[in-house]
Amino acid sequence: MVTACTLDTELAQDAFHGMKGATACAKEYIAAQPAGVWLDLDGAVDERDKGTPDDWIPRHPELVRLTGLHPFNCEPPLSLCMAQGFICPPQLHYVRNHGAVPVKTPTAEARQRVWDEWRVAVVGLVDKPLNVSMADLQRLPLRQLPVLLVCAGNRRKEQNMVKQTIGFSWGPTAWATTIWGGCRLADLLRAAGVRDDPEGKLHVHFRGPTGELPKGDDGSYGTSIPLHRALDPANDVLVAWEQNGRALTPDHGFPVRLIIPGYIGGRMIKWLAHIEVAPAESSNFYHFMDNRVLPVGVTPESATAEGWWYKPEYIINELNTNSAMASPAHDETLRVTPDALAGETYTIRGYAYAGGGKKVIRAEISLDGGVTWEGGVVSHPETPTEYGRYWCHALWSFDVSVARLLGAKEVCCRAWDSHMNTQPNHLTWNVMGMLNNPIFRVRIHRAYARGVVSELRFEHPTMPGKQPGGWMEAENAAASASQSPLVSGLKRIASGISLLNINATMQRTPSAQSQLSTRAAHSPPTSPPPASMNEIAAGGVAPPPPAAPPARAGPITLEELAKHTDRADAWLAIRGLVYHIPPSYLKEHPGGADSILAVAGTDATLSYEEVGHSDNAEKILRRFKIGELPREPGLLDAVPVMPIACALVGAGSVFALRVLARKIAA
Ligand code: HEM
Repeated sequence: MVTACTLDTELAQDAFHGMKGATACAKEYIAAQPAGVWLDLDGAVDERDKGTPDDWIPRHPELVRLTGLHPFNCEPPLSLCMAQGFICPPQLHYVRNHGAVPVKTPTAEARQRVWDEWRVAVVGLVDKPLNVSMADLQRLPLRQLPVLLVCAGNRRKEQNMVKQTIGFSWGPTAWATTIWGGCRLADLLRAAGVRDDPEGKLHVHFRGPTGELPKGDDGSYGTSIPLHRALDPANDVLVAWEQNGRALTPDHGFPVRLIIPGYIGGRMIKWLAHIEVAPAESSNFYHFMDNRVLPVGVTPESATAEGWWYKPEYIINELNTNSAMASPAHDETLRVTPDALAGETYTIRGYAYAGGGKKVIRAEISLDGGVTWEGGVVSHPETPTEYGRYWCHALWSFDVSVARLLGAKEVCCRAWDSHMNTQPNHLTWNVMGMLNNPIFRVRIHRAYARGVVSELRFEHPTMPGKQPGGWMEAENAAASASQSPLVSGLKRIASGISLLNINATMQRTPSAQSQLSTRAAHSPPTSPPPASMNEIAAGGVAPPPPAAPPARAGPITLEELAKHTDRADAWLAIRGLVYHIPPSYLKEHPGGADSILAVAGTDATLSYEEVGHSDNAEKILRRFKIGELPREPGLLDAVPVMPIACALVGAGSVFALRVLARKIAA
């Protein structure tokens, strides 16, 4: 069974207050943990995971699933996450998996075997290459730290409401702070005799198991960071085997993973198998083709064709400053009584974070759409590290009189970090929908009784995944009819201004030359990417050459569709049309072959739409069309046309004969 999450907010807070140094805090917190809040690794498997490659992993039923049946990507509802207190139980921590969990440990024996046999290679520009066991790692000094992990796609659903990106719809809870324990990567590299890097040019590469994923040379998920970042003790880069004082769970990288505090989650390699010190940055497929913020106007096709993935300035590593509101929750209501006008207050609450160890120094509220702002109270349950770094999220609150809420259309929040970065008033769309951090706007609706306001209802911008609701969805519908100023404006910016348009406009204006220097920063590279990068590009987001399957004459029945479930002959139906997905594309599919095979032979409309596939996916799909499902019988089909026609003709004939007989008789 998955045990209930009973973490005590006060306990989480108390354990962190008045302690010296985050490591001491973490140890204290772990020691004070009540029993029974951990994921039971031998518990029941959720029905939704049955038949997928992950059907051995117990998962919390309340996690919101974002990518259909498989692979597993999820976040908890924001209110549930906040209710846990500062430290999240691992079973409610968001999960980002690109494929099946590659290290299968369905039983205690399997877990023990993997633990005993797991090795991490430490190779490359080191004097003593190592192949370390978990026991070897545990001989290095243990460091336990509370660290916030955030998926770079946090709040992406808002971007997808403006225009579908190539990413699925994260809501505002793709983050969690837990306590990670392991050794410093620097200690491990020193044990391997890492060479000096006086010019700061070396990199450390990391990857998980090979053959795990559909893309890239070896099917591994990998990345790299500069060596100096890894060696600086202030950065606290960890090789971690503990989360909240226990072994990692399968979804979070059992037996060992990388933790890079202050970075986006996508660089923190799970199921860590290989570390290599090298003269250049990683060429792993996922290092280049993921985790970028490309300029507005770059499409999935142009990103690959024009080499945008390889321009170093668009890589994302450190988190940007962000915040969102948890109270009022989406659809929360507030009864308005006469006391409201006599000074009743409501406490608005939320979270905020900044990247790279920076401190969140302000959280602000606006009741006039982001024109004027007022400061709230920020609390930091963590104490900074001995190097003054803040690795966790902050909590904030703001007491507002209900009377003021009565007069407002929306309430917005934003945070500031210690480098004076804050959040923009409006969203800027990017093709991967990453690092979305505009001010978080909650709309306020009024209900009236006898002509006066009786209730306020709060509406968040979006709900995660395919969950309906949120004012952006409503505005999105209105934007199609060009009635919504905000979303339709953002849509125009996201869709209308391509880089080509910008170039063309500039060439027509007198000041074009002076503006060209600005454009240069956004222009694609003039020389083609290096050969190895072209190879990466060949497996990229761009579709493979079309494999036109033979079209079928006549409708394809559900019975016939159900026969085609094999990898070699996988069919599925989406919105009434039937597609044959060739093995070559199954291999290429960014969500992995298993996600398609799990629904092969069925009407896969829901699974396909749940992921929120982009226009590019639609284009690829069209190439594979082989026919249609039988048309649902319509109204006309349901009416028995022939009998009615016969009856009408018959009745008409009888009437005509009677008229004729009457005429003859007269
Ligand atoms: C019906 C079941 C399907 C499921 C459950 C599914 C699942 C997924 C998932 C989870 C991703 C995100 C990968 C990641 O970022 O980790 C993805 C991306 C993608 N999928 Fe699928 N997929 C399905 C069918 C298809 C089909 C039939 C096609 C085209 C023939 C397709 C084309 C794509 C493309 C192009 C992407 C990249 C992102 C985008 O452009 O939308 N998928 N899919």
